[in-house]
Amino acid sequence: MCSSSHTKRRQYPLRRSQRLMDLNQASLPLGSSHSTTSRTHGAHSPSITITTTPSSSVRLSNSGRGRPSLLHTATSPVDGPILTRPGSARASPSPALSCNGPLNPRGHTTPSPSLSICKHSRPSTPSYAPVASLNGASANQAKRPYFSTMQQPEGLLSPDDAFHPSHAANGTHAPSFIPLTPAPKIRKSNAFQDLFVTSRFGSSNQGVTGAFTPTDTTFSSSFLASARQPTGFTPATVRQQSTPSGHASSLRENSPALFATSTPIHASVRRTRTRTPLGELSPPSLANSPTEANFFPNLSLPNPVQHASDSLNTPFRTVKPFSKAFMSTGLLSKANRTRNHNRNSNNPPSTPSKRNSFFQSVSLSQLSPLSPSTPRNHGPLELPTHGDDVSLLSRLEKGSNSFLRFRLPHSNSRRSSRSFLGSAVKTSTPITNRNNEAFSPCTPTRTLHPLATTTLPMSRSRSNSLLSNKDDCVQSPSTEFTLSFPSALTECPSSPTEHLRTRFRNVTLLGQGEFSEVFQVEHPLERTVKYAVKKLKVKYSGPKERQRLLQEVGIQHALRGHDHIVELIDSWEWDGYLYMQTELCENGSLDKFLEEQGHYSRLDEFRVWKILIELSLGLQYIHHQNFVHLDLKPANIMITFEGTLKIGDFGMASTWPVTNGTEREGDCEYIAPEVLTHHQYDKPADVFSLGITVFEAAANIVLPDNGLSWRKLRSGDLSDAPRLSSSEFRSSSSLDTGEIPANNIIGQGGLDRIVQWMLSPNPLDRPTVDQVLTTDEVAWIESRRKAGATIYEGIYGSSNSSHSDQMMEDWHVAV
Ligand SMILES: Nc1ncnc2c1ncn2[C@@H]1O[C@H](COP(=O)(O)OP(=O)(O)OP(=O)(O)O)[C@@H](O)[C@H]1O
Ligand SMILES: [Mg+2]
Repeated sequence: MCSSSHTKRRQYPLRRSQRLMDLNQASLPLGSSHSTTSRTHGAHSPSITITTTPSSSVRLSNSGRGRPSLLHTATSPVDGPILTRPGSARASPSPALSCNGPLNPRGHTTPSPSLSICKHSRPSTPSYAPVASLNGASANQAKRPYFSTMQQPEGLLSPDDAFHPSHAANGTHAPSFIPLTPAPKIRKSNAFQDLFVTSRFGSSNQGVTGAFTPTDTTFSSSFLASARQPTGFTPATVRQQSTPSGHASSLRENSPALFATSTPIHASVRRTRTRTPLGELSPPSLANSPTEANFFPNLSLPNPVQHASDSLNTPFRTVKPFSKAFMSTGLLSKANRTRNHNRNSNNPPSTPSKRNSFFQSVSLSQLSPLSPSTPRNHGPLELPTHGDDVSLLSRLEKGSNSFLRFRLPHSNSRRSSRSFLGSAVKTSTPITNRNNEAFSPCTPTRTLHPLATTTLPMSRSRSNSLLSNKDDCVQSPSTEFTLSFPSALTECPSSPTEHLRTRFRNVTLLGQGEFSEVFQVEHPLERTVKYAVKKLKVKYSGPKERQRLLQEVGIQHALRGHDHIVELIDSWEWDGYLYMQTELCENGSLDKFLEEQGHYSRLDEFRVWKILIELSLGLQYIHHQNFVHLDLKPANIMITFEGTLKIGDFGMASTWPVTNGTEREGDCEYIAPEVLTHHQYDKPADVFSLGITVFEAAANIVLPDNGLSWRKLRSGDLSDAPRLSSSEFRSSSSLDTGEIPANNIIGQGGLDRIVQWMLSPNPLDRPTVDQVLTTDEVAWIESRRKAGATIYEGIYGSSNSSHSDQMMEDWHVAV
């Protein structure tokens, strides 16, 4: 079953940028059936409750296979009203953002001018008219297709027209009714107790310190050179480019997945979601392969020139990064950060994103003081070769019950330009204890309690049987000496959480997903070093499930060492629970960031591009290492202290190509159509999920998880959403000189084009991640960025001028 990570049902578009209408109007008209479900979920569930009403053309039934089906009739769907969030801009603005410069001339955010783009709005949809009048542009103007070379289907189809069965017959871009067969999400846990498995990895990433500089970007010069290649966004070029060799060896057929339509939903109810299942539709019409004429049937990207006077819903007007501008990302001033002189402070990092209603402090106040002989976790670390990883994974997939043990990573050259906060890894000096004995730079779990002391020797011996050669084994005398552990750490745990407390200090709940709880923990000996530890909520059910969990561990291990992948540090089992220790991403997950930001205003386009780039880099690495993630979504993307994005949660990931019979199904909102229709688990599915993540971030809407709007998005019809690219700011002085930088791409519509490309219904038509990263727009953004994706750098980013560098230096001084 398609999963959803949110709690309550919502059907109609609630746009963050509109804030004048009562939220309750979401439930106002239109529906014949009424659905309100509630599911408490996650550590950050909001108090917002929304009642939604499906459109009358949709009815729910049960397919008899455990998943109700949604039968779409060919009758007209009715667009719901575009709703607003009551007073969110003024009632509860982000304190950081509110300090970040002037708002728009009205003193608060402006309804998105692009809202009027919804070309199919009916007269009965009351909210469109006033929005259109705000723009001063007629609906027809807004509907003008962006691609002049594209042959639009005769006239612009209304949602009703677009999904009328007659179009399937005549080959126009009509709906393909595709049966959505159930694909139950693999559950990760049940009761079972099995062997104790331990594995350790040295960390190569304990948090990055220091500001980004141009040389810090992960783009190599060769990349930038290649990025100069023509983008080719016209549909004709898209079609040439979009059958990449890197894609879809298993993609055999076009699955246009043309669905019906409704409208997206406001982000203010982002956390109020339900798991209402996807519907089962009529049989597909695979004859509807895209043609030049119907490739983007409902494309209505506006002419950027036409919108040049539109105002972006962002309060930012100046390029100089005020210190509080950085707080707008959820980051705290560096003045609040623990510094070297008080590294032994008990205070947790004062990152604002962690405090929430689920934040439970379980500080171990009874712990004895640290030993003065606390060994530093420094050591020479070695990354296994890719061959080793493949060997390891193949063993995992064969179902070996052997103990899992990885070699320790060594410092990665890609990270050499950065300094690391964590002292747990990455020096050339071997780790030693006070007797100068070397030991593994792993989490110090040795000699903790009777269970640990008996299992560790086993793990070593079994690791020899798992790994193919002697070099694969960790050469660690780690258990041959005794560390000075606080007395509390030697107690035998009685529960999974208690078990964590035997290994770490200050165990606090950080967040939770559907299957896991994630804790923030402190290194027992080095309190400023913090980690995240993910633990399954329940025990795994048996060897098969255990192997599946170990595959997640193995994949994340194989992907260590990349700037945009959450770094796995250690993993182990205890009493049937699997634990995964990763680097801590202090600013939480991207979904929370988008939610908080979205209540206030849309993200500026420059940051959206940075999000696209950083996630593409992470996904590129995943794909190049022959894996697919299959669950990309903002909740699985973490934000570091520096505002950089990292892809995490490889619970759905798989080796590539995915073997037959594999069942994976991520979140409904982000899932590619071919995953549901044809169980095609391939790289284009990740590209789709990435595209829709960027779409969500740029449009500032809550994605639908079902219904007409859901299907419309999967038919390549984004016309309900606002224009993604922002407008140019000719009057405001983002560079203090009032000039727009050369070759500016902001506001030019490139974001709309690339997202549209990534959301192509046919997976073969989507770009590879490599293609995304070699567009001119990406190269331009890369040349002007200096900070992580969530950090505001001005409308046009930072220039390469010394003036810009000076501003960054000023900021450092200021904080
Ligand atoms: N390394 C980390 N640093 C900070 N927060 C984290 C980290 N890992 C996870 N989290 C938090 O915990 C939440 C759940 O993590 P994760 O997605 O890995 O669990 P999950 O159970 O697999 O989720 P789901 O199944 O719903 O996708 C994240 O959304 C995030 O808020
Ligand atoms: Mg998750």
